[in-house]
Amino acid sequence: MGRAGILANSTMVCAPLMSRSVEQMVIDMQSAEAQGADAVEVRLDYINSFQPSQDLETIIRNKPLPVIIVYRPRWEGGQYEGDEHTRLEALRLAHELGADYIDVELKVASDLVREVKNKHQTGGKVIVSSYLSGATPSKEDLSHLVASMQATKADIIKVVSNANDITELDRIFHLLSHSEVPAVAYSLGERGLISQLLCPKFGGALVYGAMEGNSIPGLPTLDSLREAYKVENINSDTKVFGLVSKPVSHSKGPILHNPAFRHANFNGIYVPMFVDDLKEFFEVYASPDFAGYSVGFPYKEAVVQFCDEVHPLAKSIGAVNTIIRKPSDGKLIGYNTDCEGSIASIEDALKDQRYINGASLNSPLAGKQFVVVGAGGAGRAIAVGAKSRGARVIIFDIDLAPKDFMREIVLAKF
Ligand SMILES: O=C1C[C@@](O)(C(=O)O)C[C@@H](O)[C@@H]1O
Repeated sequence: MGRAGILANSTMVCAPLMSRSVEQMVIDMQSAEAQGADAVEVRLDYINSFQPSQDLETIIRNKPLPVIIVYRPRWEGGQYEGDEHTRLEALRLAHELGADYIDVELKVASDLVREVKNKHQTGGKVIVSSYLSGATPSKEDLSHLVASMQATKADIIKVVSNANDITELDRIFHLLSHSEVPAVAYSLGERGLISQLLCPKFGGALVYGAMEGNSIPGLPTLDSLREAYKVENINSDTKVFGLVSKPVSHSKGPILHNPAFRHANFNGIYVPMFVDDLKEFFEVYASPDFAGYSVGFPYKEAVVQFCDEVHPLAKSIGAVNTIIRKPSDGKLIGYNTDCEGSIASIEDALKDQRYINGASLNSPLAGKQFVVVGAGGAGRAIAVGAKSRGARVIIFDIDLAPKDFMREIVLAKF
């Protein structure tokens, strides 16, 4: 269920609904509430044979939550193909009937916003939106766009882009934290995900979450926003931690680390970060807000050069999977936890074999033949750990160039 108690932020979690009939829309609004939405976005352009006066009346009468009415035309990425007059009339009517918000595209906004505000004092608000077909514009271009949106007298402005790179999202965070009116801004796609998850940190008015069984490409689910990330707890002081990887969506990290932060009463969030270029990434996200990272495939070795200091074990392995930003000076310190983490769990699983012929050995791995398949960042760490426990290590890989850490390790090519 939605939110209760003292809230850390004023961001609403909103479920976009693309139901095909008004009856289904009413059912979906109820489900969205049950799944933790604070508001629903009703996409009129998806409803078959939409009858404005009758259908809007039904939707607004049955809404269990604040409702945002959207009637998106083809020219802005929606489904509506009819004439503009009919479309705008439906939005006017929605406002008049008491919709909490109507969402109007920037290109047609100025007259409509003025008109509905002068005509009906319903308390309903107007969102002026702009869908950018490509990447996120520069900070300057975005601020011009924001200025033109604010000039329409919108109550809320909304900008959506398609990020080609995670570093673009920094401009979205800048927009959210500098806008003079409440703003919604995010980027779609896997590279855009953190713009949605971190929106409450930067003061965004809405974050969108897809309902169960209704997955929308590039949107987190309502369940993940509420259960894994608990976005209602995020505020401007929340420290951001992320998994730097490519791809990244496979990781169980968010469902492991976020509950652990909460358990320790730590104000942090752990998010997947789809990174294409390590150098640019570390240059752009250099503020103390970005407090640390896990590093996954394929960057565990390449990331070493971006650390200001590297722990001796990580150095000897040649791979870093954990980075902490030192609060005192912002320096990035690289560690390798794959080595001890994996070896300790293997030892734990073998612990009954610690006693061979009554003799106690330091590690159940001592003297064992230990086979590692793959000499990437994780493989290296495990090989070094097994060797340190006295195992006889053999590494198989398709591409084996002997490296320092491999001394005394048998190498074999597939
Ligand atoms: O190997 C793994 C798994 C991981 O890459 C992940 O996908 O969550 C995170 C890394 O820190 C860790 O070393």
